[in-house]
Amino acid sequence: MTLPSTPSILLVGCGKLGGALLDGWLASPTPPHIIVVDRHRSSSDDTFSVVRAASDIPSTFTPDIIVLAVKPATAEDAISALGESLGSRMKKAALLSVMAGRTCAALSDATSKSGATLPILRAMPNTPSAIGAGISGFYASPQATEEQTSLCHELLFAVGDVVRVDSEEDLLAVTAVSGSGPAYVFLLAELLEKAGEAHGLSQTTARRLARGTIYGAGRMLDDMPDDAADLRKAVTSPNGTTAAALNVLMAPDAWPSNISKAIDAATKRADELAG
Ligand SMILES: NC(=O)C1=CN([C@@H]2O[C@H](COP(=O)(O)OP(=O)(O)OC[C@H]3O[C@@H](n4cnc5c(N)ncnc54)[C@H](O)[C@@H]3O)[C@@H](O)[C@H]2O)C=CC1
Ligand SMILES: O=C(O)[C@@H]1CCC=N1
Repeated sequence: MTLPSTPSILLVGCGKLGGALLDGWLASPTPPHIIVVDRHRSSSDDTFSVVRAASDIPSTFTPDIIVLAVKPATAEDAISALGESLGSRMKKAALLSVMAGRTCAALSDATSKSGATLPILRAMPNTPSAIGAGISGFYASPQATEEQTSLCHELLFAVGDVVRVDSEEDLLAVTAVSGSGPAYVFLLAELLEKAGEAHGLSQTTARRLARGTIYGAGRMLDDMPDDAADLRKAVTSPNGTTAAALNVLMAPDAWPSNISKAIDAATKRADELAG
C-alpha cells in the first residue's frame, strides 16, 4: 500500500513487531524516511538507516512520528534516552506506541519527564504486518492533531487493515484478540500438522495440508460476507466426519470455554502490563 507523503519516522525497537512494521513500510512504493534505533539490528540500506543508541541519532533528523516498539518494561528508559538525544526536536513529534499495556497517561508522563509532552497515539498491530496482511487496533488521544492521527493511521494502513477504537480501554481486548491472535492460529497449524503425522502422513504432507487449510479458510473469511458459523455449517455433513470432530471441539468444556479463558487471560495480562 502507498503512503501519501514521505514522513520522517523514528522507529525505536526493531525486534519481531518493529521489524514487521519496518518490512511493511519498506515495501510501500513511497516508503517513509526512517531511522531505526536498536542495538540488535545492524543491516540497513538506501531507504533507512540504523543507529545503535538514541545518542547516535543524527542531529539533522527531526522525526514527525516516534514509533515505540520496545518491550513495555523498557519504555521509560527508551523515552528518557530519546529526550536526551533529541532535545527540542522531540517537541515536533507525536509518539505512536505499539506496546501492549502502557497507557497514554503513563507514556505522556514519561515524555514530560524527558522534557517534552508529546501527543500519544497507541496501536496494537500484529506480525502479519510484515507481509502487508496485519490488522491494527488504533487509538488517538485527544492531544493528537488530525494530521498526526491521519499520518499514524496511514502508517498502520500501509501494513494492513486498521480498526480505530474510541476508547483506550478497548485496546486491552484488541491485544488479546488480534495482537496475540496470530499465535493462536500458528498453534492450530502446529497441532493439525502433528495430528496428521500421528495418523501416518509424512511431515511434509501434513504441514502442507494444515497450512493450506488455514490459508484457504482465511481467504474465505476475508472474501465472503457469510458468518463464520455459516461457513462452518457448510462443511459439516449430518453425522459426517466434521460433525465427529466438532463434537469434540465444541463441547462446552473444550474450545468455547478454552478460547474464552485464553482471551480473558490475555486481556488481564495486557492490563497488568500497563503497570
Ligand atoms: N510480537 C508481536 O506479535 C507483537 C508485539 N507487540 C508489542 O511490541 C513491542 C515489542 O515486542 P517484540 O517486537 O515482540 O519484542 P522484541 O524483543 O522482539 O523487540 C524489542 C526490540 O527492542 C530493542 N530495544 C530494547 N530496548 C531498547 C532501547 N532502549 N532503544 C532501542 N531499542 C531497544 C531490542 O533490542 C529488540 O530488538 C512490545 O511492547 C509488545 O507488546 C505488539 C503487537 C504484536
Ligand atoms: O505477547 C505480547 O505481550 C505481545 C503483545 C501482543 C503480541 N505480542
